[in-house]
Amino acid sequence: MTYLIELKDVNIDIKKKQILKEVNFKFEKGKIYGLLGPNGAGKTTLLKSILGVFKPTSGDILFNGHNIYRQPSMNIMKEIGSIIEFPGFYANLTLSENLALHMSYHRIKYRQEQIDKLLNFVGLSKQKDKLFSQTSLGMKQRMGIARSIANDPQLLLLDEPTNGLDPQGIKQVREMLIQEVELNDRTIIVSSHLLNEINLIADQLLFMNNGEIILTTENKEEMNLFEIQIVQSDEEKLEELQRLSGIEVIKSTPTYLEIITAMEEPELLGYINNILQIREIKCSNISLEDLYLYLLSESRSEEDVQYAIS
Ligand SMILES: Nc1ncnc2c1ncn2[C@@H]1O[C@H](COP(=O)(O)OP(=O)(O)OP(=O)(O)O)[C@@H](O)[C@H]1O
Repeated sequence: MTYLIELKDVNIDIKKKQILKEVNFKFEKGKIYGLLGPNGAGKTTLLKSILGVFKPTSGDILFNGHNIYRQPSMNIMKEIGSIIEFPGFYANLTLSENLALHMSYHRIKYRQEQIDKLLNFVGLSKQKDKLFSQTSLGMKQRMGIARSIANDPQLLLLDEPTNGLDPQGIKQVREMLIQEVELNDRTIIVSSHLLNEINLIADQLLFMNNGEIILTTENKEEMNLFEIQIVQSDEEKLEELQRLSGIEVIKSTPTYLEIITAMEEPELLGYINNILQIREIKCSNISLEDLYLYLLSESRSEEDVQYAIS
């Protein structure tokens, strides 16, 4: 299977500081991915690395199988629309003129009808002749979305696109993004601090902290947390366990494991009984929100959420 985007062992250092650490992930076409994490987790840096702004210090980023830094191509960049940091527009041009300028600048052939259609899609038809400087924050965000899809890209990278919007605006953006995937088969990677908001649209969630993806999950409601006492194990076996899909090892010592999964106990045991000898297993439900807080909790040392044997 060719993935739209593949991140392979991506590390990014900026000014001698490690900002992204060993990031590995494959993004499929036609899905919405939610990137979650606190301030400074590395979400924007991850989006910028896919956009071609931050070259990995080591590792590779592939777009449709092409390495975007080793085989750079304008054609790849044309396939990516983005809102990263505040979208810049010309204050003294109207919304319609701003989009026309964007199209010309990117050598996109267009007719006024297309601009009208874009403005209509983001709910700005009535404001099309307003100067950009005279629009509200919500309107500016919508203009960002209009511009990001103007060149009909395969991939949208959106950094907190609902920042500053009221609840109605947030709902509208949500609906627009779902429509973009359903009607135009785009892939969207959207970052946010807000689990509940992103949970409403994302097919898959990526939790980040300290430059690492600490958990990925498709399940959008409750997960099972397994606390497992094991007969003394070794690093190799635990690595094998971590490679199983649908299982996240969130804590491990040679005799104890914590695993998060959507699987029920018999299914999980079917996988891990082949690898480890279990003494005792306990299961409890955990909401994604509690899991997120648990992983980010300052009371837990970073080593606790590392995947290696301590
Ligand atoms: N150009 C840069 N120069 C130096 N440090 C940077 C630069 N860009 C990002 N960083 C640092 O990288 C880390 C990750 O920042 P990033 O913006 O990716 O986090 P984030 O998860 O998007 O945070 P937020 O939710 O606050 O937007 C932070 O510690 C930040 O200070």
